Amino acid sequence: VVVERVTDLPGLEYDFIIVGGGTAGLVVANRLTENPAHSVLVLEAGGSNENVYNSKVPFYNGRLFNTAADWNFTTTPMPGLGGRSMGYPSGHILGGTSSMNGLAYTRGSSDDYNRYARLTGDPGWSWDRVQPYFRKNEHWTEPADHHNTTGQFNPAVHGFHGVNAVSLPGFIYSFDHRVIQATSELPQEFPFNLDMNSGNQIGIGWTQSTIKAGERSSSATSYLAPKYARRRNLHILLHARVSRVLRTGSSNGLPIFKSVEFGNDRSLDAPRKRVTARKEVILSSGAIGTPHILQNSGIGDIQHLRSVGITPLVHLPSVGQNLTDHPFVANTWRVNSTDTFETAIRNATIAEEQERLWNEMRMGPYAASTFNVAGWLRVPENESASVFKEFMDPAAGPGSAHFEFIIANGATRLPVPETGNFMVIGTVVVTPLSRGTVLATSSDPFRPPNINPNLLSSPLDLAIMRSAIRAARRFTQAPVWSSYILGLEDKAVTDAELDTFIRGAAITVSHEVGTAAMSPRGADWGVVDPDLRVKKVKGLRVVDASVLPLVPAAHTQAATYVVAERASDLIKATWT
Ligand SMILES: Cc1cc2nc3c(=O)[nH]c(=O)nc-3n(C[C@H](O)[C@H](O)[C@H](O)COP(=O)(O)OP(=O)(O)OC[C@H]3O[C@@H](n4cnc5c(N)ncnc54)[C@H](O)[C@@H]3O)c2cc1C
Repeated sequence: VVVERVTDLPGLEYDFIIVGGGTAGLVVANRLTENPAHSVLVLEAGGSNENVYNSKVPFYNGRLFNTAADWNFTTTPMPGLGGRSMGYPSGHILGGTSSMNGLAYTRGSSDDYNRYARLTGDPGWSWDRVQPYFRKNEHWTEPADHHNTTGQFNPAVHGFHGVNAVSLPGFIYSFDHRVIQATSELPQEFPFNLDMNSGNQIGIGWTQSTIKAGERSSSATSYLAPKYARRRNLHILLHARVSRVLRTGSSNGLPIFKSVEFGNDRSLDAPRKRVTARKEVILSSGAIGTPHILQNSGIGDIQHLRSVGITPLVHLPSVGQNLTDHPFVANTWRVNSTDTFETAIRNATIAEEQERLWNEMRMGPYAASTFNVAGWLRVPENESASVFKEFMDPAAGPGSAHFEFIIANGATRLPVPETGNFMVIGTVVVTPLSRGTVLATSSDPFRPPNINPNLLSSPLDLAIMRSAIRAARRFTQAPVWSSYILGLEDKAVTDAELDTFIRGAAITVSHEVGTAAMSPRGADWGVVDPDLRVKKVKGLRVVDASVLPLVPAAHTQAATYVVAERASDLIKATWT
C-alpha cells in the first residue's frame, strides 16, 4: 500500500524498515513481504513514478535530469576534469534510479563476481552462486517490434520467470546493422559477442535493456506491480526524507540502531517523525544517500564527523570513502545519412509522429533506449606494456573489459547541434582506479553532502581512456563505414592532445558504488560484512549499490538487483 502522509500509516512499528524505495529497496520490500507474517515499511524521499511520462518512455531516459524526480546533486570541482564540477543525477522517485536510468541491462563479467567473492571471503558472491539471483530478477521478454531475435542473444543464460523485464532493442536502425557488420569486417580486434551477459563479455553485440513491451521496466513497475503493492503487510510512505538512524540500545557491547527519523521531503522544516523496526533497519538509499545517512547518524570517521559538528557514535572510517564511478567521453563522427537521432529531434513533425507511435502502440524509436549496440573491450596487447607500465592490470580477470563502447545513432544530449548528422561512440573506462568521497558537510542532515567522484584522478584511467578512444577510431576504419562516415569531429591525436580533450569532455555515466563497501568479517576496512550487516553495530544492514567494493565492468543496475535479491535471502534466513 503506497501512501503520502504519515497519518495514513497503520502504525509506527514494523518488522523491517527500508530506507529508500529505489532499485534495491523495492526488491527487498517485495521479497520480505512474500511472508505474510513480516510487516515492512519503506520510506522514500521522492514521489510516485506512476504519472511520470519521461520515466516511461525509454528514449526519453535523459529527460528527468534536473526535475523533481532527480536529487539534483552537483559534484565538487574535480582536478581530473580540469577543475570542472558536474551535475550528478540520481533518482528521487519511487523506483529510485531504475526509474530514470539509461535502461541498459549488463551484468559484467564472471571475473567481476568471482573477485567480489575473493575480496569479501564469501563464495556466495561468486558468478556461479549468484546465477539464481540473476534469474529471480530477470524476466526475458520480446522486444517491442517483435523482430526475430535469433542470433542476437543466448537464451541459455537468461531468466524467463523473474520479475524485472529485459529485452533486446524494440526499434533497430540500419546504423545498428552497420555496427554488427563492422564486427565481421574487423573480427580480430572487435569480435561479435552473441551475449555480453553470459559472463564472457568481450566483444560487441546487441544491447539488452530493462524494457517491457516498449515501456521502462523499473523496480517500481516490476517489484511494486499492483499485485505486490496491494499486499497488506507492505507499506510505502512517499515524500519521507530520512535524516538519521537512531540508537535504541545495545547488545553484547554493540549499539543497536533500530529507529529511523525522517522529515517531510516537501516541507523540510516540519517536525520530524520516528518509526521503529522490530527486526532490522535496511538502508537502501543508494551510493550517495546511504553513506550520508550513516554519517548523519554518527557512524563514520570520528574526526570527519567532529569536524562538521556531528556527534560520533561508531568509528567506521570507510563510510563515504571509496566512491568509484565510470568516466565517459563522447566521440563524434559526422555521417552521410539523415536517418539519425538529430533529424527527429530537430523536426517537430517527425518527433510528433514518433511520439504518437509510442503513445498509441508503444512502438517506434521511442520504444527503445538511446543505444542498441555496445562493446566491452580490453587494452590491446601491443599497448598494454605502455598503459600498464606503472600499474597492475586493473581488470577483474582476463575475460573482463577495460573499456566499453556505447554506440549510438547520433547525438541525444540536448541541445543537439543545429546542423549535421552524427554517430557517437561513447568510450567508458570500466576499470577505474580513481576513488572519491561522499562526505557530510554539516550537522543539518538535509544539507547535501560533498560529492567528489574524483574522476580521472588516476593516470591509469586517463591512459585507458586514450586507448579506448584510439580503439574507437580504429573501429571506424572498417569498410562498412567508408561511404558512411564523413569525418571525425574531435581532432586530438597525440597523448597530450587526447588528455586535454578527455579532461575537457569527460562526464559521469553515474555508476557510483563502493561508499559502504563489503569486506571480510573482521576486516579493518569496509563498512558491511559479506552478509551486508553494518560492522560494529546491530540491527542495521545496507542493501544497494554502495556495498559493491569495486565497480563491475558493467552498468550497475543488474549487479544492484543481484545484491538485493541475495540480500533478501540472507535477511529471510536470519528471521525464519
Ligand atoms: C542517469 C543515470 C543513468 C544510468 N544508466 C544506467 C543504465 O543504463 N544501466 C544500468 O545498469 N545502470 C544505470 N545507471 C546506474 C543504476 O541505475 C544504479 O547503479 C542503480 O539504480 C542504483 O540502485 P540503488 O538501489 O543503489 O539506488 P537508487 O535506485 O538510487 O535508490 C535509492 C533510493 O533511496 C532514496 N533515498 C535516498 N536518500 C534518501 C533519504 N534520505 N530518505 C529517503 N529516501 C532516500 C532515493 O530517492 C532512491 O529512491 C544509471 C544511473 C543514472 C543516474
